[in-house]
Amino acid sequence: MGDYRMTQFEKVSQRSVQHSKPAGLVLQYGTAGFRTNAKQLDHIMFRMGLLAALRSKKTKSTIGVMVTASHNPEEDNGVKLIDPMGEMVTPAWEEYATLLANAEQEGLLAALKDVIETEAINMSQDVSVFIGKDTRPSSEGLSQAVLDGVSSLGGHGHDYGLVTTPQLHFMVRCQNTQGCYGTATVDGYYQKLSKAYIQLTKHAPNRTDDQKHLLVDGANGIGALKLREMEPFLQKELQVSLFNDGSSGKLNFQCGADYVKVQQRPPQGVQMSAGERCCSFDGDADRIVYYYNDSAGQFHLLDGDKIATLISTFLKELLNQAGLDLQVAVVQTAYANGSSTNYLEETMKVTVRCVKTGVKHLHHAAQEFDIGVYFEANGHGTVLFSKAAEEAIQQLALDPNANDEKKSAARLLENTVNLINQTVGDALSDMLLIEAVLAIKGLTIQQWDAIYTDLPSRQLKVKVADRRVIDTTDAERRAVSPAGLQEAIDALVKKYKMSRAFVRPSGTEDVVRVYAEADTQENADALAHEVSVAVYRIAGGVGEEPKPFH
Ligand SMILES: CC(=O)N[C@H]1[C@@H](OP(=O)(O)O)O[C@H](CO)[C@@H](O)[C@@H]1O
Ligand SMILES: [Mg+2]
Repeated sequence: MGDYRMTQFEKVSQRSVQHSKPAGLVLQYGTAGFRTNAKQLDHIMFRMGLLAALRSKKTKSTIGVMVTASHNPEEDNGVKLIDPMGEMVTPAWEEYATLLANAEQEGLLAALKDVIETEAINMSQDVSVFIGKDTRPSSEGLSQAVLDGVSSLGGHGHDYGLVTTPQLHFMVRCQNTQGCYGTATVDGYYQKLSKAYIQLTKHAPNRTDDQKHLLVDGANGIGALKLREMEPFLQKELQVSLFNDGSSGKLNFQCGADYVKVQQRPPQGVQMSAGERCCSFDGDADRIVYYYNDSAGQFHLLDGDKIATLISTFLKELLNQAGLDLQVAVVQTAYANGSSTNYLEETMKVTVRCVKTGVKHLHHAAQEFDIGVYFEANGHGTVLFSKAAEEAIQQLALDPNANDEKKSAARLLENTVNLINQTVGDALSDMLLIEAVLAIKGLTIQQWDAIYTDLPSRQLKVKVADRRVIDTTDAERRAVSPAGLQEAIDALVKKYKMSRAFVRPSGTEDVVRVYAEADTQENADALAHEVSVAVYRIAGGVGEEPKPFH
């Protein structure tokens, strides 16, 4: 039978053989999609191509598929699915993703038909899928497998090639909103963001070249390539020295936002002088952290919490000036530094919400407010404006009766909205926003850092036989199983001042994460270590018992 006459299912059957699943391999759609060693992922990619095609038929919209393992090592890879408005795929479909991924070869068609039936999908509906990939060597072949999956269901896949994760999210939203959000191209993205950035920096006309200068660690990944591409659009309003641009170093190796945040030290390969403003992206450029060394050589990290504080303060001030009565809230996770929560609630009088780890939870909670600022401590975050908030801002900017101060504040807010990628956390967009805010407020990185002082903290990992034995509640701040673990943590926390600790199974790695805060770094380190030992003993640790942290 000629290829053109084959039914969709026959095609799937035939092509799936070329992307066969190793028998017995089981993977979960985790905190941010599937993620593991790239060698195990070909069948997953093909099947996610199939699922994206079904999601596109179901929603009658363009769906995105991003091939990346973000901050994980170069040998790993992964896949993230993007829904029509550019946000992460809805939880019900994460379950379908896990079902399809784990169906043995002979059960794949049945699993596919199950989804089609449950969701009552019209199979004659057209399919449009946008595909992007990061710079990992394995991403090329894996994105071809996604395209194969899409086309087996008669779909059209548009391959954007090398893009950052947030660029793909942005383009999916542009496509599904008929251009209202911007043009669905990488150039359209640069144009929209750079225009807003340049408008905003006009409010800081006396900035010196020194103040416009920023050191950027590109994690040897896609963010470095895309920053280079974007630079000409910024018309020297930002002057970047780019390090770890991928020309020689290895992706995420001793560099990048995750390394800097978890190790609490500067990346390798960046030449920082005292006081210079620096930032790091992660491997797919959806996270950013800032930092500097002071004149005594001491390292200072400005993480997602400091970023959320800077941005929410800026927005509140503008809303005040504009006389707009819109509620600003900040959404955090249990990893947020206790000082940040305290400062936001007590000093800033901002509503703070704590949710489970994973951007989808933060995004969802942020949608409940007029303006929802959400950031994970690791630097993944953005700001969401409700439709009503955007309209109120636009109306005021155009109002002939509004006074100059109000109008000017409304225009600043308008450009801020345009600079922000509301689909997902975005290192490039966040960087430009932070640079603009610092410029407008005339703040140095030291002054920004001094807004509040972080409590010393430590994050550790513990290997256990089965991390699913740990169940948590209260936005992951308390463990309900295994028995005795929470009591042990409570007793350890009591030994220290200003202390807090919690444990949770990671959704992206086969480990249990331990987090502790206390009055001094030594105490935070000691508490984190003692909690790690409790996890090891009570939750079935494997290998050697954790050693004290140095
Ligand atoms: C403590 C921490 O940073 N956890 C990260 C990490 O999730 P885990 O479930 O902790 O492995 O990766 C997620 C995806 O990038 C990110 O959303 C999350 O914040
Ligand atoms: Mg990432």
